[in-house]
Amino acid sequence: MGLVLASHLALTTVLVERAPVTALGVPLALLALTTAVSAAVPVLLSLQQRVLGERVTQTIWRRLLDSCASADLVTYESHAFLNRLERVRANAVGRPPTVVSGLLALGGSGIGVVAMGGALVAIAPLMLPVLLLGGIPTIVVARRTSVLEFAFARRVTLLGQRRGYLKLLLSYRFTAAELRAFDATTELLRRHAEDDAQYLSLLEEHVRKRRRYAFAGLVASALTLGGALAVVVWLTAAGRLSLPDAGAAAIAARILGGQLSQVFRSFGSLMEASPFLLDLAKFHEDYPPGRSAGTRHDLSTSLVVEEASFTYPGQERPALDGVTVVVPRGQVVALVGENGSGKTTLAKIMAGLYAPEAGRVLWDGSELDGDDRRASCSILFQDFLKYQMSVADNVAISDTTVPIDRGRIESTVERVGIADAVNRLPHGFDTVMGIELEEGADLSGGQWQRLALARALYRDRSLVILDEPSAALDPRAEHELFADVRGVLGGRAAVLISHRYSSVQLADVIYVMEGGRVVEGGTHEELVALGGRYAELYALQAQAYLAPSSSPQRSERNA
Ligand SMILES: Nc1ncnc2c1ncn2[C@@H]1O[C@H](COP(=O)(O)OP(=O)(O)OP(=O)(O)O)[C@@H](O)[C@H]1O
Repeated sequence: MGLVLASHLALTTVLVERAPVTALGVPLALLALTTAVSAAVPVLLSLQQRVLGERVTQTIWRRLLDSCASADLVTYESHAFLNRLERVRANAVGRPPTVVSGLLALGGSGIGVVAMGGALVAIAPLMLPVLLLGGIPTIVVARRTSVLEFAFARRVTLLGQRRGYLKLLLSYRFTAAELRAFDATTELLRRHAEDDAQYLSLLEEHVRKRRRYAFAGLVASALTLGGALAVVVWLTAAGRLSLPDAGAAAIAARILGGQLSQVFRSFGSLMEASPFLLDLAKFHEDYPPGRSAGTRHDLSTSLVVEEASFTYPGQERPALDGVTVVVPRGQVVALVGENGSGKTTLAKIMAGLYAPEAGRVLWDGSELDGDDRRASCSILFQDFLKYQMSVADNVAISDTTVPIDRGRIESTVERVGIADAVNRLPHGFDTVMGIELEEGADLSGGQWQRLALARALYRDRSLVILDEPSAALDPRAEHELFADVRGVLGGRAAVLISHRYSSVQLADVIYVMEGGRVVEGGTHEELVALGGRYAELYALQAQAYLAPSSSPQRSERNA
């Protein structure tokens, strides 16, 4: 507004009052001041916008991660959820900062429009409705574009997921060895390039459609500005507008046109973001943040899984089908069976990570919900995590409900037999594992597994589930672990999943699983005497150790 009034004043001074050039001092100073202010405001706004955008991004991510952390494990087994999560992560998370900048721009241009509109109304009121009408096509275009954008995002979600996965495979430290050993990088790079090309072609098609809409919007804006200027010319020619008024009106129309199109563009970007924001809101609604920590219970008599069945989302065959097992207090119960027979699934049900679709899980005779079972158990996973944190944190992360107990961390690490290896590390228990986050160190596969065992034991619960705890251990380490497994367990009940029958035989009870069912149960001696599945698998493994030279392959090779 200041710019227009200053221009008007300058033109009136020179053209109407015919004043000397020196009289232009005040209008020119006013002009310079208003130009400087109008140039400075966007710069300051955009700087402020960065901080505000970061705040909004952080809040959105915090909420999203909160929702993710609160989702059940079984939710993570569903493709539909992972697809939605990817769409939200790839699109919606970036939108709120855009909305903030859109709102700021809308606010700034809105104020400008009101001020400039006021000036224009004072000079040539007819031009205002012409300029406002010109915004309608921009809004229509924005509405269409928002639908188009959302459809595009849906279409490329899966492709985005695959591209992300390939990027991770090709750039992750833990994939580097195998990919190089198999020279698989060439093939993966080819697949990545293929996906990139497909994405690019979809993007080009999408952009072509958007370009058509954008062009229509631009033509509408240009016509509007042209119309407004025509009004100025017409009013001037008809003598209803003086020359200074016409000059100021032309400047006002030009600036107002720009500001109006900024208002409509901001409005359009808000409209474009709206389906993504609704998608994000729906995601939070379906997966609300905040999970119950559950109440910890000690095991006084037994954990009983009774007739439990479970099918993974999207699968037809049940992974568990009417399974019943009993884990008495303080005892070691082993689960054996061929690959895919359902051992890990059963362990996850016991630990409260999955809920059985049929059957019950009884803790000391009462049904405990998943949250409480989770709070009451500890577990060592077959595919345990290697945290890029200090050794001490790698152990203590399993029980964050109590203050970190350095003495207990050290004694647990000692109990699983890797205290010497840890003490040899550059900073002992404070050495950071991994080299990505800082110049840390690393452990061997077996040492990592024992550290993960220490983590499971540090979480001091009366039931611990050990899924393949010795798969990576050397024979001596495995022997030491199982020779004193009850000492290591310190009186806890344990569910031991293992394919090593030599280790399993010390269990108080052994359950044999097959195709999601328990087919045999008893002590080692009872099961061997039964002469069933266990006896067969045990004999197969024992035979391989006791009489290697009699194995058919060896005999053939020796022949
Ligand atoms: N996340 C999953 N989604 C779909 N199916 C799964 C999933 N995890 C396991 N399964 C299926 O459930 C069945 C039981 O798997 P589970 O991991 O419990 O077997 P397991 O006895 O522990 O096998 P292993 O000895 O190889 O560790 C298998 O048929 C497997 O294909």
